[in-house]
Amino acid sequence: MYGVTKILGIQGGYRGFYARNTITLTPKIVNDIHKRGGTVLGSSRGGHDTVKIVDSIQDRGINQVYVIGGDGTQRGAGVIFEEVRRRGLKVSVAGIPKTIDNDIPVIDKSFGFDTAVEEAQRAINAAHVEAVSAENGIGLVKLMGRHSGFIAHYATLASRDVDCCLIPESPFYLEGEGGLFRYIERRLKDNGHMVIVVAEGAGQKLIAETMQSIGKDASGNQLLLDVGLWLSQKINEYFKKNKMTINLKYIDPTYMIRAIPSNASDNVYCTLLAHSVVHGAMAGYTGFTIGQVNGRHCYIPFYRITEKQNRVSITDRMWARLLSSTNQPSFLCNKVIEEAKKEQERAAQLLDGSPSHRKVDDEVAASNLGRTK
Ligand SMILES: Nc1ncnc2c1ncn2[C@@H]1O[C@H](COP(=O)(O)OP(=O)(O)O)[C@@H](O)[C@H]1O
Ligand SMILES: O=P(O)(O)OC[C@H]1O[C@](O)(COP(=O)(O)O)[C@@H](O)[C@@H]1O
Repeated sequence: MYGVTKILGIQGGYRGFYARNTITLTPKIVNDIHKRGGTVLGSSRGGHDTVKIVDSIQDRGINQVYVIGGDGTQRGAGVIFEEVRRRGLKVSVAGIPKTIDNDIPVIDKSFGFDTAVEEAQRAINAAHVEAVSAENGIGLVKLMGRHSGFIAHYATLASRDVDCCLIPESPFYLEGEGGLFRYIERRLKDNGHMVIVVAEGAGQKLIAETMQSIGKDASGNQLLLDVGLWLSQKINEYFKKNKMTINLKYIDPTYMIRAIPSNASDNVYCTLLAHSVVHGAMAGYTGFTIGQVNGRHCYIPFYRITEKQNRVSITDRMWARLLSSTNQPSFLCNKVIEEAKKEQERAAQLLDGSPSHRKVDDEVAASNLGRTK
């Protein structure tokens, strides 16, 4: 369509610009990549040497750079764009959001998220089978998402077999009235079994009370303490101390979910993103991330994408729907709800520069919060 004669694939993430070989991408090479999990180019963390990257872009005569990845990758693309602009180079820099976490703001969802939610059903179903097959069975599933709880949230809503969903955005506590242990006791007495889904970023403050931080990854992201193992141990200890028999099965499908090929919905979404981002670069746009916003494909300036992360809003209808579907306690006091609402209003004003038009559905959220206390 555009008569492009050469497309380079940069291998091994950002450091691939200067430290690894590149491969020439041809229709034959990319023909079936949508049927394979992972990445044909390989990825890496860290290694973002902006000067070396832009030197490489300049030396190779590259005039369009398409950067595929999560929120960190988009931040890295933004830095490259600034350096290209500083040097006055005629190079278009465009980002394509790809992460199972759905933690990229502004866009409706990220490519990979639908696939992760769909694959998580298999783990939750397995947890449910194990839970119903034993006396006071508890199936515990840990899902990815880093500091956002969207995968756990939507996988719980999709499954309808989950009795408790714990996410980073909604703090919880274990002991005492309204705590997790009392809720587990009640569910086991009423139902004989239960399924708990925990996002990997949940409970980090609680765990840090008894466990040392394990530092950061090569990209500077805080490494998460293993909430799945910690929660399994805490639950077993509590019920042993209270002389109540339980059979807890812990399932950690995190990498199985991330490694599978994208599903049909994500394949179509990815194709549309690719078409839109190329049309944008060919039309002369630069410094943007392509994304679907309210169903329409938009060119979003990097600074909008990188100014914050997309997080689950616990005063939104979708979270209220989850609470009414699981019947779990909200683990929240009114002060936290009010703070969350204020944060949501501030975020809405930031996005559209005016007072928030979106009225938080207090009645639904509050009634569910109140009802489950
Ligand atoms: N603020 C930043 N400036 C430059 N490079 C960044 C920045 N944030 C992340 N990166 C780079 O982007 C790449 C991917 O970031 P990372 O957080 O590991 O993954 P993800 O894109 O999935 O969030 C890494 O090579 C990292 O060094
Ligand atoms: O952005 P992607 O590639 O979809 O993967 C995101 C997931 O990868 C992780 O960052 C873990 O990655 P690593 O274990 O490979 O460092 C999770 O915290 C996060 O949910």
